[in-house]
Amino acid sequence: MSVAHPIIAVTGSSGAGTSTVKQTFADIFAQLHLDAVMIQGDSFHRYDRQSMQAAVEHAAQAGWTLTHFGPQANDLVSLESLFANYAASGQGQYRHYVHDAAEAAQLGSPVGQFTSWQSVPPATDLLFYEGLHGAAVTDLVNIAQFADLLIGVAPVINLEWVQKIQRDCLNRGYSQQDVADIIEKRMPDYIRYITPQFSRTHINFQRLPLVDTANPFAVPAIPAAEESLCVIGFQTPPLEMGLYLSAIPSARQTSANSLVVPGPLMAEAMRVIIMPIIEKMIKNRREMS
Ligand SMILES: Nc1ncnc2c1ncn2[C@@H]1O[C@H](COP(=O)(O)OP(=O)(O)OP(=O)(O)O)[C@@H](O)[C@H]1O
Ligand SMILES: O=C(CO)[C@H](O)[C@H](O)COP(=O)(O)O
Repeated sequence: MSVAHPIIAVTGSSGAGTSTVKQTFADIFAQLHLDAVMIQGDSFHRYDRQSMQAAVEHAAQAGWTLTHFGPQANDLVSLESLFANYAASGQGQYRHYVHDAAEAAQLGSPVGQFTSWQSVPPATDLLFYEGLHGAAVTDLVNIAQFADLLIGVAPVINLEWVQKIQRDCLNRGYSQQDVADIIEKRMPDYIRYITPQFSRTHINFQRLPLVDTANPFAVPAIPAAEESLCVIGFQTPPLEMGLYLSAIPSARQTSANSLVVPGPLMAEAMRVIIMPIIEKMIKNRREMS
């Protein structure tokens, strides 16, 4: 944690919606005139797409399963170094991973490969991370300890799978069977490395569908915002609960530390809850400099 160089990490599984949530944060940063360095978690994969395929086959021959959810397929030491260096000095190294043709055109590297490493620009106000391991703790690393605000994005699992299936098939060129195989292979690492993070996050946003997703492999489209609710869970009951209930239309408290909002208001609820936290972060930062 760092008053001088704060870090916000949004963590979630593949398809959960962390890239989508990034836009809500970008809007908040723009409204507050903050210069944030945006870090994409997938850029800390250890292998590009082709090398990953070879590494997966190699692991299978040796009798174990390598997946993007586990530490063996990610350079979590470099991710921890980025967080540690940024917290200490506002500096660090980052890059991007190119998932599809649109990103290839934008970033200038081929699909399935990384861009070159680059330095965090000087004098940013904060670091924003979105990806798989923002609150990860393993035998070798403790990434969670460096984040000042940890947000979990964790739709109920059927919805998460629907989102992954639709996105991977429509945007990333995979077949439905490819995606089903990946989901199945990743399950042990999902339980071991992804879900424990949601007990370290300060606030979790859990979208749940109001339409039938019982067989996620047969759902033709991602349920719309209007067809969902969002449960917002706080690590500890927030003093501001009353304020949230009055500021977010139709918000309803469901326990001491959770409330539920209509799906279309998920981004608005994030803004209401998170903007004051960021404002306080920045005020503290400015007061110390
Ligand atoms: N709140 C939401 N309402 C409707 N659709 C959503 C919502 N959040 C995400 N989606 C959709 O789900 C799909 C996956 O979302 P997104 O790309 O943000 O996931 P991700 O967590 O960044 O995945 P990955 O880490 O694999 O890149 C996208 O098609 C996105 O449009
Ligand atoms: O887990 C993922 C995202 O969090 C992706 O599956 C991983 O990044 C590999 O991407 P691609 O299939 O586009 O090479």
